[in-house]
Amino acid sequence: MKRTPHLLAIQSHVVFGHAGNSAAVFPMQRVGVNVWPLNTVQFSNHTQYGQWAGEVLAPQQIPALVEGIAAIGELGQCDAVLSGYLGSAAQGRAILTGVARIKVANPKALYLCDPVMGHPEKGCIVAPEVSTFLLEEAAAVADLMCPNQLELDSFSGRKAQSLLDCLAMARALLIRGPKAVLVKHLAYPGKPEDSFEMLLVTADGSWHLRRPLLAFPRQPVGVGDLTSGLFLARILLGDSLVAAFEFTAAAVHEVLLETQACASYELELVRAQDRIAHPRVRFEAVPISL
Ligand SMILES: Nc1ncnc2c1ncn2[C@@H]1O[C@H](COP(=O)(O)OP(=O)(O)O)[C@@H](O)[C@H]1O
Ligand SMILES: Cc1ncc(COP(=O)(O)O)c(C=O)c1O
Ligand SMILES: [Mg+2]
Repeated sequence: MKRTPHLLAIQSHVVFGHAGNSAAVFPMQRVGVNVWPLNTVQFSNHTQYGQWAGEVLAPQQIPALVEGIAAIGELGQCDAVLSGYLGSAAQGRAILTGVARIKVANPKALYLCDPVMGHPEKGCIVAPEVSTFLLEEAAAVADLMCPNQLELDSFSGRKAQSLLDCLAMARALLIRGPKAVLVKHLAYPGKPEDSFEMLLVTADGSWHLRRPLLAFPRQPVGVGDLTSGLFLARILLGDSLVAAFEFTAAAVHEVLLETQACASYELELVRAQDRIAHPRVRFEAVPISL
């Protein structure tokens, strides 16, 4: 029987609704991965409500919890680490310490870094020191990175001018260390208004994917976290990078369709669970080059 992969997911937890681990853990489990959630913050709700209660985890707890798993002899089972929303740069450094420890226990373990940065217009609040940490430290260590356009622009220090420019920017990020860059959401002048676009860039090639843009009265949150979680989960389950990319786009689209049909602001993950596991839609990743 094929072994079930194990994945350490280090990101935020919200008590109500879905963002960070609260958006990614259940879908990753639903597609067949054993998830070890390590919550960097525990907030009442995601920050785009404009107010929240809760606390940031003390950074030293991250390597301490990883060491606790090592102490019971289970750390070698860890096939991958996922990191997302960070409460502080110190937490980011603690994650890198944890990743280094896991790579000793399992040299094949992958590290996917979703470089969640502030999005002031959307009310996503992240400390500025976190952005600097992601640019200068995390990119060098990550095997996979999943920025959105704003995050890709930040890495590049400028705004993308075209689709080919987005591709060049993702390639530049690839040179900083990751083996693959998944741009979860493209924005550039001239992008067709009715489409939601993504990009996958690896050493072997680049692929562009389009799915329909859905209308929401308020944009749902946690879509990025769902995207990076499912992408990593499918890679661990044996998909190629391109197959994982296509699966992720389809499964996320299914969740958004369910969310839209329910007129819900929070992602309808429970209702969409069968659609996550077996998406009915399919979007093709089309090779592109500069
Ligand atoms: N098919 C879609 N139609 C409409 N909106 C979408 C679709 N897919 C994702 N979104 C929205 O697009 C935005 C993507 O945000 P972005 O900042 O690029 O990534 P992240 O989710 O990581 O913050 C989110 O607000 C999400 O709700
Ligand atoms: C606590 C928390 N975690 C994670 C996120 C990231 O969510 P998204 O997947 O939309 O980037 C947010 C966004 O506001 C948040 O408030
Ligand atoms: Mg995000």
